[in-house]
Amino acid sequence: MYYYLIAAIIIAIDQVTKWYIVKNLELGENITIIENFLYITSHRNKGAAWGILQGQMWFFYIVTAVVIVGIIYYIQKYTKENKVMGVALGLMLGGAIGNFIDRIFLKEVVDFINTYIFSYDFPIFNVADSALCVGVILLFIHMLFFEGKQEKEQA
Ligand SMILES: CCC[C@@H]1OC(=O)[C@@H](C)C[C@H](C)CCCCC(=O)CCC[C@@H](CC)/C=C/C=C(\COC)CC[C@@H](O)[C@@H](O)C[C@H](O)CNC1=O
Repeated sequence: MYYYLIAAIIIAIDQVTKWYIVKNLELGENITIIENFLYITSHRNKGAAWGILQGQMWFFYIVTAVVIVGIIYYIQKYTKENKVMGVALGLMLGGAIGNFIDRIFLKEVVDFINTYIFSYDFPIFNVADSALCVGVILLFIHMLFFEGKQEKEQA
């Protein structure tokens, strides 16, 4: 069950980075890492991705709780043989809990990774969001490729 260890590491990195940003940067303060590509900007988001549903904390608590329970159920049930699935779920679990902690204690999420992807000002995000996205992408790759392979083997 070391997938929970992956989640715990993500939560630790997420919370430490957020704590550092809150402690050392003014809101809106900007640090250039790579000109025109990567900045550290202290930002807060009371909503979800792209700032949707601002302030709807109860909705976020319920959805996040469902997401967390669902991931734990899948880890218990499906990751005996699927390592890729386990890593993906571990990443998503860590990300979901990381943002959950912010929403419970701060009533908003601390964001600081500000990238300009192909000069599009992508929404400012954090380590928890990155882990969630990597986990979601890994899960899709696993379902697309590995499921098909298993079916062929069983066929
Ligand atoms: C990553 C999910 C967002 C994360 O969901 C969570 O916490 C989960 C566990 C709980 C939510 C209440 C439920 C999911 C809502 C789904 C959603 O929103 C559509 C997602 C699309 C996604 C494809 C996977 C794109 C990516 C976006 C971004 C991430 O780019 C790396 C931009 C992040 C910035 O807007 C940043 O301000 C967000 C802020 O940090 C709060 N974060 C959240 O709400």
